[in-house]
Amino acid sequence: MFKYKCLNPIAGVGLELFNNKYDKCEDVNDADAILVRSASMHDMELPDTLEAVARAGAGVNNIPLDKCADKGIVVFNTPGANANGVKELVLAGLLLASRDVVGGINWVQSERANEDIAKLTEKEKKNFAGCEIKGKKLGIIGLGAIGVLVANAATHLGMEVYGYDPYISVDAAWNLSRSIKHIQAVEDIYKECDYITIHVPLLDATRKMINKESIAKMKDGVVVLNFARDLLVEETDMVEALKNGKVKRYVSDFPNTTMAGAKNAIVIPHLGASTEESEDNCAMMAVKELMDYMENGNIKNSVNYPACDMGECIHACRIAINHRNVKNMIGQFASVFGEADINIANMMNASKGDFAYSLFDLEKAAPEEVISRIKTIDGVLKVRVIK
Ligand SMILES: NC(=O)c1ccc[n+]([C@@H]2O[C@H](COP(=O)([O-])OP(=O)(O)OC[C@H]3O[C@@H](n4cnc5c(N)ncnc54)[C@H](O)[C@@H]3O)[C@@H](O)[C@H]2O)c1
Ligand SMILES: O=C(O)[C@H](O)COP(=O)(O)O
Repeated sequence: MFKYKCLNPIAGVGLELFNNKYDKCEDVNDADAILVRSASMHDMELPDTLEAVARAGAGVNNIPLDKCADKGIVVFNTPGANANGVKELVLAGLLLASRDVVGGINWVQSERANEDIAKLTEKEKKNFAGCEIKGKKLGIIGLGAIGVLVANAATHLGMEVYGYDPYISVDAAWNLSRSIKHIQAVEDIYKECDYITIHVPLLDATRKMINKESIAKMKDGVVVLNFARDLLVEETDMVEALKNGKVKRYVSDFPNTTMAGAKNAIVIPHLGASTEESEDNCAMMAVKELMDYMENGNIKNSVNYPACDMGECIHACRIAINHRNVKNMIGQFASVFGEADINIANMMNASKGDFAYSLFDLEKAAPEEVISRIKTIDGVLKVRVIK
């Protein structure tokens, strides 16, 4: 029996995929697996019994990835599962930044008791007039699951789209419309574009990438959209740029005390992935990833361990070993099995950065002393008998 703990509400259609081998628990210390959305796990004590964390969503900056990897805890996310939800809200953001719909609606509310509202409207509407996005230049920084969808949709709205992503995946490149201009230096996005939208993960390398210096390189009256993470932007610099008009509008999906009341900021309460469809997609993908890991030891879409998939075990026994990516680990595991007179029927090893993962299918069951010996090998972080 496996126990899972939800740190955030997770869509029922996902949780219903758990079969009768799984039980929900309330205490994280009882959990074999955790499901999470944006709850911060950085200050959490992670129990030694925890095997996996599944982020029902894309961003994993709320999870201590290295600390988890060090404890042999595999962290999954759900790439692309909420991308369409975000894309649609980015399109709304482009329009909200161009037409003062929010100001107009607020004005209508303030005049709702006025009997002359219809007549007054025709006089006052000039205060909320805007511009069209057709023909404008849109720069996209980060062409992953979301960036590609935004790029393609924006071309259909008549925008001239510039895309920048030095690490673009082959899949993303295949999906990108041919009309998107491939930009090699992010400065060209800053220099050329009327609208700039960021779709990169929050990493040390991307933190505060939009700041006084980058804003100074942008066109006067540029619109900046941030549906990725607030910490990608030095927001005190952005507040200043909004005040002096360098940036016309900043659309952000991340309210905080700096930006919530800032002039010319349009701040949305982190609604990018808050659609029925995205929540369902993320929950289902996260649960499937967890079940395949718990039941078969297979890893798909992990952000701190390598992909590794041997399907279902058809042999007597399967052992999963999370370990450091150092030399001679496989040799040591094989010696332990050999000395116990156990033949390896199938095996797979893969690495990601400092961490590695090995699956061994054995022709006979490994006794407890074999498992104990493997656990004592220097560099081994976790050992599980899957079958
Ligand atoms: N507002 C929301 O509700 C919401 C929802 C989903 C994701 N997000 C955020 O959006 C981010 C992107 O999501 P995604 O699903 O498109 O992720 P993704 O991993 O598919 O794409 C990220 C892309 O950024 C690129 N990249 C990395 N560093 C870069 C850099 N320095 N310059 C340019 N490109 C760079 C990568 O190569 C990748 O193609 C997530 O990490 C998350 O923080 C927010
Ligand atoms: O990174 C993500 O997937 C988004 O920011 C969505 O976060 P949420 O699941 O808390 O809505």
